[in-house]
Amino acid sequence: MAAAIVWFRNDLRLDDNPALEAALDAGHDIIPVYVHDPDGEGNAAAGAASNAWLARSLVALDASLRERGNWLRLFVGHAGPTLAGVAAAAGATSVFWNRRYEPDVEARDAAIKRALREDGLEVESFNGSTLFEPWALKTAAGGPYRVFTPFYRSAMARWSPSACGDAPPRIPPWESGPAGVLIDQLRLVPATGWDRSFWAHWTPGEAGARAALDSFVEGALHAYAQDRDRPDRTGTSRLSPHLHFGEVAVWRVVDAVESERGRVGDAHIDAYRRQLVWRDFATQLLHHFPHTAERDLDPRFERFEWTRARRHALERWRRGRTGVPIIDAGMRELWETGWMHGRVRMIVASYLCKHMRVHWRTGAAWFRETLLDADLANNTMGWQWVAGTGADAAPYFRVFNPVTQGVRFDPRGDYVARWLPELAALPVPLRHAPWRDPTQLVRVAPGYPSTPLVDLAEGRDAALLAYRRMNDARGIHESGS
Ligand SMILES: Cc1cc2nc3c(=O)[nH]c(=O)nc-3n(C[C@H](O)[C@H](O)[C@H](O)COP(=O)(O)OP(=O)(O)OC[C@H]3O[C@@H](n4cnc5c(N)ncnc54)[C@H](O)[C@@H]3O)c2cc1C
Repeated sequence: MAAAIVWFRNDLRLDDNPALEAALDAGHDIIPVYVHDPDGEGNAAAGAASNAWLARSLVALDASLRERGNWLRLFVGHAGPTLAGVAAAAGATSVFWNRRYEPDVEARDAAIKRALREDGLEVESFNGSTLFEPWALKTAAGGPYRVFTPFYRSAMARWSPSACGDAPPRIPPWESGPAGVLIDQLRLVPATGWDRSFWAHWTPGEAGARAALDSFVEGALHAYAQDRDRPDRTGTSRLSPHLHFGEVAVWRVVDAVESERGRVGDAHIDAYRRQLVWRDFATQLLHHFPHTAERDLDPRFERFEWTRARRHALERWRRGRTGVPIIDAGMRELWETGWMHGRVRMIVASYLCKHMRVHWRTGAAWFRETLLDADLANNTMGWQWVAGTGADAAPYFRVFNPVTQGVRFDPRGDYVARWLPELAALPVPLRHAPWRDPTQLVRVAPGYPSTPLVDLAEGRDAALLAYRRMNDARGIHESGS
């Protein structure tokens, strides 16, 4: 009997796990390993909130393995030498893993694969996380897509998600080799206890992911197309952290959703499938345009006059004290739960990049630190989309008005009242613009800012002026060269 290391990464599940399946199919005993290697993951390393999720997900994975007669070995250090060391000490002949596509991780993994093969090990990697790997869909010219709609069409033309496969009841263990360290030694949990309030809202791990999927399919899926933009309702799947950590395979999500097509109707199923394809699009973009994690995809914006974020102002945005209720509600939802509704992500990002004219990188960094689902590809695409600097982006001159957005997507102000209870006593028409009646605002919520951090009309005008100057500068530059 031979042993294989199955290196778990962002695929923290036993069902539908191609690397695990391949190792079992080859008849190996299994050494499940997780290596905490933030340095090796570069700009894709998890932020504080995601690390807190990761700790719980690893514990859940270990428990599932133990139910099947095995256990998870944890290590801290550089992944390559760690895996080589474990393989040598345990006498393993193979190492299997599922691929990640963040550029820094891809580079590290390619080097690890080469080195382990040079050591004489069999090394295989698989697709465990996307419907289409970043190189699977190409434009007619053979290049990557920069625009979503043709990418989506191409995905639909080749739509054939993988079949699902449950893990076997027993995963044969391999006893020898290092036992690894205890979960606390990974130091993943914030020392301040900031994450404590998250867990009333989330259950990390494969069972939690399954429960979230079941509840979505039974509930919100039935109105997804109309409710997905409504932060005042549970209108979306809330699967994003589970998908980011691979606690459920995306093709199992597709399977569960598609199986309801007859009952739920095409509009909802198709709208949901489209969002899952956006996820693949983001992965594809980052893979082919790796610089976009730091720099604008649209190079014109290298000349844009972003303002230097003042600490005080930035802190008011981060902590939900801008005086614009929909923004503050979103930022407080994020701080309390580690998640923010997608529509509200767009509104808070727009306010930062346009009204405050702060570079999207600053906002993306805060999201990376505070989102449980922080994902380099989705986060980068989301911020660049809103900022107007990215692929297929909302043009910069389209500036979201947070009051109009609030009234449209949170018509009774319930979302605002939930996250800003101090404003709940205001009548509905004032909940999205409390500064319109300062007397009432002071009486009801004396501690809430009496005016917006940046006046909406002035901020918009200044943003548009900066945009025009960027374009004019380009004109001068181009005619002068
Ligand atoms: C500024 C900004 C930053 C963002 N940062 C992240 C991030 O770090 N991690 C993240 O997972 N998503 C991010 N998103 C995308 C989106 O907001 C979330 O995926 C979504 O809100 C998660 O909620 P859900 O699971 O209920 O979504 P649902 O509506 O139920 O969608 C199902 C799944 O599809 C995927 N998806 C949905 N919308 C998008 C999208 N626009 N782009 C890519 N994938 C999508 C997600 O995996 C999601 O779980 C960001 C969006 C913006 C505007």
